[in-house]
Amino acid sequence: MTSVGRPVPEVVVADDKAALIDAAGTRLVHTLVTAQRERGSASLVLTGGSNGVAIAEWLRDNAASAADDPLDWARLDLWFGDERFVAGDDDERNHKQLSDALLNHVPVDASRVFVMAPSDGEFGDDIEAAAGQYRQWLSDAGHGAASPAFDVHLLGMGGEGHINSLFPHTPALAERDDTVVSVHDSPKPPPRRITLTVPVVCRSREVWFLVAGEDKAEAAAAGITGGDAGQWPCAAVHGSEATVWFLDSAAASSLDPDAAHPL
Ligand SMILES: O=C1O[C@H](COP(=O)(O)O)[C@@H](O)[C@H](O)[C@H]1O
Repeated sequence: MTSVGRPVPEVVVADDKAALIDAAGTRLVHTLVTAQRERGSASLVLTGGSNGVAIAEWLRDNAASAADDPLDWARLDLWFGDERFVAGDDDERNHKQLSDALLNHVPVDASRVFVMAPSDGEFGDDIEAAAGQYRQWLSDAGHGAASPAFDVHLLGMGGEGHINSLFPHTPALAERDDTVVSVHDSPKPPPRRITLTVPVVCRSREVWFLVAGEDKAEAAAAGITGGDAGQWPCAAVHGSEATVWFLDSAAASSLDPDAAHPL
């Protein structure tokens, strides 16, 4: 732990993306099973993007055999780090992609899956009302705080360092009071999104980055070494107990070799 309460990041380097997902998936099941044993239930924030979908598929295929105790899907709260504000059946929806990859295949308790409303949902095209519902759910689950202390918050990352829908030099990234905000002009399409904010991510016990590819190496190095948080959103967040970077060797290529622990 550093002097400002930010854990020193743990860096795990795998040969390739498949090994990265296997390492993160195995550890994720152990972490969630341990949380269920110690606290009765577990909470996980899912992420979209290539690696978010890949680990969801891994959980679908391997969660039953990855730990001595099975993961109890019915005692798992599932949240989303961000969502694209488009129609519910749009392929761009993180919820649709993660349902296809995981949620439609395992016995989750639907009342414990917290989905950000789509643009044709109960609030129609009112993105602020959709964000407001999520803000309320986070508060309800926060036991007096504005949001829960998630057991694990998964994060994918863009090549410019964005996480969730928090992009460099944007008001959403700078937000420190609100828990959920709408984004109207995302640099990466689609433009309208809903996202958890930095303080919510940082209340998580553990924050895990899943990053593959050489195009993300510079951002990964900036995040791990504490780069400017306005320019590199990944550098703005950490867990309260642990921050873990799962990288493939290409994404680790800009790191000092001493900072990385090969699998
Ligand atoms: O737009 C988004 O991108 C990030 C990273 O996606 P990737 O495809 O480059 O891995 C993702 O984590 C986020 O949820 C998503 O909305």
